[in-house]
Amino acid sequence: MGSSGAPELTHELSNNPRAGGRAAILGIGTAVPVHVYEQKSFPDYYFEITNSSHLVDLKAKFANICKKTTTEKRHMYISDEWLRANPSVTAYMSTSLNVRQQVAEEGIPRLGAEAACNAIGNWGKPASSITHVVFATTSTGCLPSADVTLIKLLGLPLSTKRVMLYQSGCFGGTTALRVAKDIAESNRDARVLVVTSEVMSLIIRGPSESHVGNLVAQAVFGDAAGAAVVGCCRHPSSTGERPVFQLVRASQDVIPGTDDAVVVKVQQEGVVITLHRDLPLHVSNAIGGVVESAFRGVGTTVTSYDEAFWLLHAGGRAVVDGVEERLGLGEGKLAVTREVMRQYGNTRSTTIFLAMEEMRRRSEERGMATAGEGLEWGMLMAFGPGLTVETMLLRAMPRN
Ligand SMILES: CC(=O)CC(=O)SCCNC(=O)CCNC(=O)[C@H](O)C(C)(C)COP(=O)(O)OP(=O)(O)OC[C@H]1O[C@@H](n2cnc3c(N)ncnc32)[C@H](O)[C@@H]1OP(=O)(O)O
Repeated sequence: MGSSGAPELTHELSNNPRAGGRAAILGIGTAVPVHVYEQKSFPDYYFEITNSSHLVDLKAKFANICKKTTTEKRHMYISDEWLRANPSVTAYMSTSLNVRQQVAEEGIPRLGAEAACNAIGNWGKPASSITHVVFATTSTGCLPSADVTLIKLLGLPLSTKRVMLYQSGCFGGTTALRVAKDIAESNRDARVLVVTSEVMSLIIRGPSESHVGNLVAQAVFGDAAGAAVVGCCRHPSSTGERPVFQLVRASQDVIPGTDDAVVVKVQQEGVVITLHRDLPLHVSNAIGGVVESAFRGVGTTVTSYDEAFWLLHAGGRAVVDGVEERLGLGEGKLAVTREVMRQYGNTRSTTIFLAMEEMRRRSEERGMATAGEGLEWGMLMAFGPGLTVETMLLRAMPRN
């Protein structure tokens, strides 16, 4: 109490704590596990390891699906040795949640921490300046949560404020960026570490002739972690930070009538995924309206979608083809997404970080004016169960 008897105002009450300005990505990092599975030889490997080589027609179908993905390799946290040691995992349906969960529990924070270190290194400031963590994964749901393990691995203070997004879906990376934007724009000097991390151990399983939707999942998903440091940076020259992409506007929509397009069930047999044949069609039918409203009323200079850069979730080749066609995008506008799909497959919530990093790398290599292929405005988009479409309108900052 002050001498007048009135309560003294704390710093937080007496000053507007709002950060002012717009949140931006100040550093990006990714990490992939060491085990690499070549897509070309994966059908032989997968049918052998699952004791299913006698299912000749199904194997041929799987080989065709693998080829059509356009993916060349996928990284996985799980090794050949582990798969061979755990037949309950390589069966189509066998009680195996515990053994799968053990790997996820260890792997998710560890891979996430590697990506986080890379993002912090790229940001160029000490880890101790991180004030908040937002962690998304589609791969597990254990407690104490993966973000607690992550802050310990990174040596961050135990008072770091955390948000954990479990089973967040393939759009979880975009959700995490949206949450980070809101935190950064509401808290002066906040520096928010966003992390996504995905590990296949919960979803890999043998083939079944009656469940081709599972077979598609076995052909597309891979593991990787992504991270970004987000903060409002009104005077970058004084802090020495380099904003890459401003996070201008976020949106999230559910496409009506698409509940069964991606179905994910946590069962004693692990996480069972069913992808519906019509998923790419649902996304492409909805995408025009979503993108139009995401650009509307912001005052961008974009008069044609080819004047923007595009960072699309690498969900599957047919999804990317459908979006490209419906939006009438010119050749090469989704080249970065296609490259991510080629090199890593669908790494769920992480694909957008791999895409942002790849686009920044290419833009730098080519001496372009911004990390967005030299352009100012761009659209980050991810999809997932719901079907949910989440977007983030980006403004690429000039490189100096
Ligand atoms: C919403 C999100 O995007 C969120 C996510 O990340 S979840 C994952 C999203 N990704 C997907 O669902 C994959 C999308 N699909 C694709 O990219 C492509 O369909 C694919 C690469 C899998 C196959 O390519 P394609 O050009 O469709 O090949 P195509 O020769 O027509 O089909 C191969 C076979 O697979 C079958 N098939 C393809 N997708 C199927 C599915 N989801 N369920 C059952 N069967 C399927 C086809 O019917 C076809 O069967 P036949 O051999 O008996 O004719």
